[in-house]
Amino acid sequence: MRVAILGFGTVGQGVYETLRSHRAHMSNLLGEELEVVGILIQDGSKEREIDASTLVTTNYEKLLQLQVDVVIEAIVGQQPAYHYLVQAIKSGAHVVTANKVMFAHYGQSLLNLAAQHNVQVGYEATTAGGTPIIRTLQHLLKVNQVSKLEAILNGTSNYMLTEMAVHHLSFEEALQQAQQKGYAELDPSNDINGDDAFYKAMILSRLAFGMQPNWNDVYKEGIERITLADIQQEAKRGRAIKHVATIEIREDIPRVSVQPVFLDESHPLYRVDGVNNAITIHTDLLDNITITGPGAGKLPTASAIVEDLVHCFKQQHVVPTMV
Ligand SMILES: NC(=O)C1=CN([C@@H]2O[C@H](COP(=O)(O)OP(=O)(O)OC[C@H]3O[C@@H](n4cnc5c(N)ncnc54)[C@H](OP(=O)(O)O)[C@@H]3O)[C@@H](O)[C@H]2O)C=CC1
Ligand SMILES: N[C@@H](CC=O)C(=O)O
Repeated sequence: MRVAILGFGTVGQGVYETLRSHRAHMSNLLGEELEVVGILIQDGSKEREIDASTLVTTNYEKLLQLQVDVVIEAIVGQQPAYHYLVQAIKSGAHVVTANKVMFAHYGQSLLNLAAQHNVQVGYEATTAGGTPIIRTLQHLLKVNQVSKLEAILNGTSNYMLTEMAVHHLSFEEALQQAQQKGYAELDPSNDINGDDAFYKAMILSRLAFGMQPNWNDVYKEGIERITLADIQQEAKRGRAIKHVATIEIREDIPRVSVQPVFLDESHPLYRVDGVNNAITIHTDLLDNITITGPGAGKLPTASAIVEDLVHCFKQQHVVPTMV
């Protein structure tokens, strides 16, 4: 299998390292060697630890000429990411993306295009980092009726709120740590103003309910105005401040809000701390189920991407069996 990686930041490096450290296991799993044939970067002057046999380029056309089977996209923003993935799909490659901004805008059109070209789209890493929420929902939606999702979707915000509550860090100190650990984006505005969780909520809304709400109807607030004093005051009342996205369907329309809320200890999201994300899924048959795990970071995000990569391959090479 010939793989290209777009972006070599926190996520791209995590994927590259994982494919190397799991090389033997991956070839057993796939039944063939997996090779990272090319990596797309923006700044050609940076020093990078990449094997000499891999083409490192700023030229996407050159990358696609390498007869790539899977394109893994880990760059930032809507464009050129969407354009690159359209080209990849048209060339017959599967695509796997971590880019929630791009996927919230263009996910459905990529899925439609991929269906026309008989290739797969993996997007587990767009939402909740390494926590397998997309695959879990896809599984549950086969029979269950999902009525509501409540979710902590931004690892940076949750990490910061936890560090402020537990170690009494200031907002700025907590943000600096989240950046050093590779949780926050290079420009962390979307993490703290609620946009990042908003985009993830839009992806979940489309998956759970087949559509997104009108984006202007979504109430969105980040954690910028939360102070250490607010957190300490709520703790005295037995409550935690969490940044929560609520996505539910009412009168056939998805209703979404993304905002800091006060939770008491009876709530399933109360104890979700640090960089963890969590999603409580309310369904008709299950009542509710909560799935939690790392919501950001190099290896957890790489985990979601590499699992998607294997899934794409297996979907395409499934041999029908007679029963
Ligand atoms: N960090 C995390 O925990 C998670 C991040 N994500 C998403 O994954 C994506 C990557 O995130 P992350 O690795 O943290 O980001 P970084 O800022 O660490 O890295 C971004 C990489 O993309 C490259 N890049 C950016 N724009 C272009 C472009 N136009 N053409 C080619 N290369 C480009 C940069 O190149 P160069 O090195 O040359 O500057 C860099 O290597 C984002 O969409 C993010 O939202 C999703 C889940 C978790
Ligand atoms: N910056 C994001 C990274 C994962 O999507 C976050 O903190 O959740």
